Amino acid sequence: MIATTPSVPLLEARALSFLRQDEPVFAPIDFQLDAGELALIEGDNGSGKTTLMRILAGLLHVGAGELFWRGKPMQRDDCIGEILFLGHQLGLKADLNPRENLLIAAGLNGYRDGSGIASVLDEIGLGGFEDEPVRRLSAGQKKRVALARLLLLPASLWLLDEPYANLDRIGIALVNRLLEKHLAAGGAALVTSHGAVSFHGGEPRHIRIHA
Ligand SMILES: Nc1ncnc2c1ncn2[C@@H]1O[C@H](COP(=O)(O)OP(=O)(O)OP(=O)(O)O)[C@@H](O)[C@H]1O
Repeated sequence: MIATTPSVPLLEARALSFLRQDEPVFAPIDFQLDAGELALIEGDNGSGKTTLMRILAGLLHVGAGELFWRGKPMQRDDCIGEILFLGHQLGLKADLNPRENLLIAAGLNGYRDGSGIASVLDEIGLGGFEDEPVRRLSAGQKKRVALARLLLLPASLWLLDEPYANLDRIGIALVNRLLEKHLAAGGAALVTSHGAVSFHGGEPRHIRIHA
């Protein structure tokens, strides 16, 4: 699915930091992430995990240090459609139903090979809720609509900020299954979680972040 030279990491950060009013939000960090790899971003409340995710998603500018994508200085244009960010804000239109929300996402990013909205909604456990406005769904159901993008869209790097929040046991197992499938297909993922990550797909890399 994803072509990358094994010796070149998919993503690399060197002395990466972010400044607010000239003050660093977190101490400079170095890490790399290879295709097929999961990394857990660990740090206390307010240490800057979400800030880091937002930098990697291109929503904040790099404050200091460098980022490399497939061995080259990271340019947003080189990774359009390659990076999928699922944050605390789910990015859903409340008055649209799950099908319509996914149609918009696929219109912007395209479809993962072989994926379709009906089958994705079924797989994510939302069969029967396709036509329900999102505002009428429960917190966990809304989260599932957002997670459905992971199955639908063709990104190689997933940035998952607290992906287990609001999910029941079945939902948590579902996230782990999606992650395992993604990594096995050569994708990569960066995950933050305050709960225990019950992922069984091999030992993840750990990235420690300090304010
Ligand atoms: N929009 C903003 N404007 C100013 N400061 C902000 C903004 N967003 C976050 N911060 C500050 O930046 C720091 C890092 O926040 P961030 O959300 O990245 O932490 P976090 O590690 O994800 O925290 P948590 O574990 O609580 O989710 C915090 O001190 C926070 O108050």
